[in-house]
Amino acid sequence: MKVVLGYLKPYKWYAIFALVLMLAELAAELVQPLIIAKIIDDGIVLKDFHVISLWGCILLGIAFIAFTCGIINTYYSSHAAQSFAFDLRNALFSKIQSFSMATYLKYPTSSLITRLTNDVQQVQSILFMSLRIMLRAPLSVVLSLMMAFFVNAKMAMMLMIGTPILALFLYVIVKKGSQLFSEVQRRMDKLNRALQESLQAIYLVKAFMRNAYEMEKFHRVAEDLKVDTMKALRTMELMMPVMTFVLNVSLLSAIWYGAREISMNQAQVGELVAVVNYALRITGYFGMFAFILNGFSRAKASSERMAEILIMEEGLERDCERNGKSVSQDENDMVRFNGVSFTYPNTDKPVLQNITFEVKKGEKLAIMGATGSGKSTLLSLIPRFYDPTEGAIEVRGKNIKDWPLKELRSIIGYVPQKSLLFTGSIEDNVKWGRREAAFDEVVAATKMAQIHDTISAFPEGYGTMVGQKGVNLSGGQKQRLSIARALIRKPQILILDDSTSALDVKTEAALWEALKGTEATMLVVTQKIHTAKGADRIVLLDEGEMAAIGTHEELMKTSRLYQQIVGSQEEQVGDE
Ligand SMILES: Nc1ncnc2c1ncn2[C@@H]1O[C@H](COP(=O)(O)OP(=O)(O)OP(=O)(O)O)[C@@H](O)[C@H]1O
Repeated sequence: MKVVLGYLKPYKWYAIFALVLMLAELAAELVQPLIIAKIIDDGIVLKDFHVISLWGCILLGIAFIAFTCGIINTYYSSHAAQSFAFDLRNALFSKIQSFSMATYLKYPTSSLITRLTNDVQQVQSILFMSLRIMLRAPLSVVLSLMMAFFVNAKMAMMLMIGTPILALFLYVIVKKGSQLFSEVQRRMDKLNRALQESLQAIYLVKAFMRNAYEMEKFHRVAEDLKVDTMKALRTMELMMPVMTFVLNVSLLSAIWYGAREISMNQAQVGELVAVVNYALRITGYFGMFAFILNGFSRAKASSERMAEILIMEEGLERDCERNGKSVSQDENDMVRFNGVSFTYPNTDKPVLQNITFEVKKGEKLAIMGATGSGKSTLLSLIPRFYDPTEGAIEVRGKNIKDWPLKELRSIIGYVPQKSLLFTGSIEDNVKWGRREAAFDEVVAATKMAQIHDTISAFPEGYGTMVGQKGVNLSGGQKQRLSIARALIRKPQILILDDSTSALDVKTEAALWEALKGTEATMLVVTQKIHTAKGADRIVLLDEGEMAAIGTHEELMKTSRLYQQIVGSQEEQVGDE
């Protein structure tokens, strides 16, 4: 909780002011029974109307003060709690952005979303409650007890008989509650994951008529969440009856004792009324206390989940920026792999083994191989999504580990295998590659990516909204838009991970022709022989190893695997 509460620091004065107001409100409330006792003993019993009206007016004034303090307190408490949650959410988001891919893979997306939304919400609401009522409850209990002692110490003693049992009971229950609520938050992660997957795959669900299956899956996770939440709440709700019982026994003891004292003329009726009044307040506040402890257990569990993210080492992303040295310009070897092997974190089987090749400046290198042979993995090592387990990669003659990460990534245009668009206009999506690009540059990039004519044909042209709930572009259109997004960066190294798979032959040919106009060095994963033929050289991967490298003609002579691939694709063309 300490890590998370650190984010309250900038708002500490708001919080302190809210607490002071709360204390004033509390003090005003606590003197009220004293005044009522005075009205009874000196006014009603002695039939002094002047005392009744004077103290009645004072009582009214104090009630007004309590009311005003309460309202101002709400204003400051909500300001502190909302600003705290705003900063916390931003800090979590920024931390997640700084994760290396290896760290990112450890956490399911749904769990990160729950932490940023529901977990923040839990802590924020308990903070608001703390500033508004939480501290008020224990303070009220203590102060009410003190006031009761002040009125009549012996009667007040009787109120305290159950205190040790209650304290022990509350300690145990909060500890248990926090564990149970951690489980509830994990269930919430699972519910979010099920929801996210099902909604993302809505076409599949409909096509396969799996609605009932998905419903059942969702029902199961929702049921687990319900059961665990009930378990946690039931444990916490045990608090109320136990507390009420202990407090009622204490109250009865005080009344019994007070009545005896009055009958022996050792106490006044007003004193008993005041003590009972304080005792009733204590009971009420204990009820509130139970409610707050419930929220506290929940917030504790959520804080721990958030702290886990906040204290995470930033790893790769931060390290390179720190170690980054200036880069020597060796213009000829744009990219070089030197004996590179790679194993994904949390797995033991190497995905790439001893890969060595270089790509000259301006060269277009095709990478081919069966599915799962490691093509995407090889490309992902160049922008340092991961670091090789063995060997080194150089860009422009310098180990990429010695490049400042930002500088390295700024010269790379990366088009992933799966095209992703963001919610916004087509123009926004292309400019996502370089925010400061002018509209002319957007058009130049889309022309080169062979998508300008398609965009112009849309009624709203570049202003057409795409993304989650916008126009749904075709697979090939999305791929070309993703390519335009990479091209607008004017990259020195262009990485295309099977990014033209959905294009027809004519459009693809036009794209390659246009790309000749860039000076970019290209690494292109492809499954198509006619794309590979257009490359200067081809790297052929086979189960993570480099099976061959050379031009199409060379591989046709030297590589049996390449001949087989060519043969199988020619057969397909023949069949068609
Ligand atoms: N994040 C990951 N964690 C563990 N293993 C992974 C991960 N991503 C990929 N792999 C494994 O690495 C191997 C190579 O995957 P990769 O995606 O690089 O192949 P590919 O040649 O690009 O395949 P495709 O042509 O189907 O896209 C596969 O066996 C895959 O299961």
